[in-house]
Amino acid sequence: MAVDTVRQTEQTSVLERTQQLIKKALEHMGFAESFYELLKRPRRLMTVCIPIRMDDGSVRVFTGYRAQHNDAVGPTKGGIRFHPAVTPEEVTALSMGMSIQCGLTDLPYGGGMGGIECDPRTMSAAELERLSRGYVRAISQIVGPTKDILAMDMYANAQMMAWMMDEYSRLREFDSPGFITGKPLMLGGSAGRESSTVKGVTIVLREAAKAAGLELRGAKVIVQGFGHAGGYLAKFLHDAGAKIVGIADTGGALYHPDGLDVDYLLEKRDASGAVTHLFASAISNRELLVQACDILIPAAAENQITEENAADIQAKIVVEAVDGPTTAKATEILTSRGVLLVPDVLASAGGVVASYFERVQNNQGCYWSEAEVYRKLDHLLVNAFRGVHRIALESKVDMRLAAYMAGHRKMAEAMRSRGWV
Ligand SMILES: NC(=O)c1ccc[n+]([C@@H]2O[C@H](COP(=O)([O-])OP(=O)(O)OC[C@H]3O[C@@H](n4cnc5c(N)ncnc54)[C@H](O)[C@@H]3O)[C@@H](O)[C@H]2O)c1
Repeated sequence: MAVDTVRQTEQTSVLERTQQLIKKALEHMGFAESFYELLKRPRRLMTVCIPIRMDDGSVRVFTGYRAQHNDAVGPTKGGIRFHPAVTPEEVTALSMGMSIQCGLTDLPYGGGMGGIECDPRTMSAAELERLSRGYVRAISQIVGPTKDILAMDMYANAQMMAWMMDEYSRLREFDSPGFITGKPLMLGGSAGRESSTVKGVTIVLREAAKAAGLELRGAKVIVQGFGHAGGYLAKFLHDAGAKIVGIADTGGALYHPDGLDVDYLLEKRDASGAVTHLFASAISNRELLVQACDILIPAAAENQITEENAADIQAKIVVEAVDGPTTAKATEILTSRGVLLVPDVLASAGGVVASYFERVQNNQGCYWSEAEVYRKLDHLLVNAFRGVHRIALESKVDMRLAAYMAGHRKMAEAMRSRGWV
């Protein structure tokens, strides 16, 4: 099967899995089938053709998408990814994920997501600028600070956000920093944005430890993935007094029950987050996941905890710092064994919260310090964790389903109040 077809099939199944969970969450909360009919697809999905003059004088036509899942609570909000294999199914599933994150953190938004089929690594800065501006012109009728707020996502950067904001401001003939988030600081970006997602993981992890009655100081932790996210989390936990007993990268894994020297490993890792190849004692990733520990943090790849190894995981808490590391069946097995699973939608919600903060600051024209951003982030994520955990306990459901329930309750009630269903 061609790589693109495989990716398309994978994305379709992500979409189907998301839809199944939405259905289950709505049923648990007693909402009628009509709510699911409206929430199982985006309210709007736009496909656009963007003709761009390339540096060699030729014209290439790019395809872009924008999915707006649901705007009952407020404008939609979500990123734009620049990827050669982005599909309408992918942006649809991601827009639903954004709705859930906005819902469980109680933001006044619904979810949106966009994408442009392109490989930014093969394009010049001038071509990327023309493409970024062309995408904004193509979707300008359906987006805007009070309709659908764009943000940064995969392979996009702050410069692209700046070009897009500038293009929208030119079209509307007024300065519109609230059109997009992830901007450079001097154009209305927010302090603390870059670390907000991984900082958010540390906040929910801290709450999960409290809920499980586990002291972080002295806790044994395995982190799978030693790149930006995994490295940051290992360092944070190490500094908080935890013992990092295991780490992993694509080449293998290291484990020592007395703890690893995190600072040394961080110093030795290369730009891709690889370090285990330097050690003869390296074990496999598979072996690492089932070693003794209190906390396991998958921060590398999808489908790592499956039916095959879930029964052997020894951690009391699993925090999903990456999207989709645990299969549905494995979620069931872990939950039935009393493992506290912090699902990806909750663990990575810090990014959308910081994005919301950027827009609030743009609206106010008043900017917060990094400490202020983190204080507010802490507040919203602690509430989010506690809300999801309470639903899981009261409704006797796993934390993933509880997160979907928390993520949909307000949206479904807003749809009812508006008279849509
Ligand atoms: N960068 C962030 O702030 C951040 C925050 C939260 C979550 N995330 C998510 O975490 C994931 C990793 O992001 P990143 O920025 O750390 O990427 P990265 O490229 O910096 O690092 C990835 C790490 O995972 C390892 N890895 C990749 N596949 C692996 C596998 N199958 N088994 C074991 N190790 C493997 C790599 O060797 C590397 O150490 C992404 O899905 C991202 O969305 C990132």
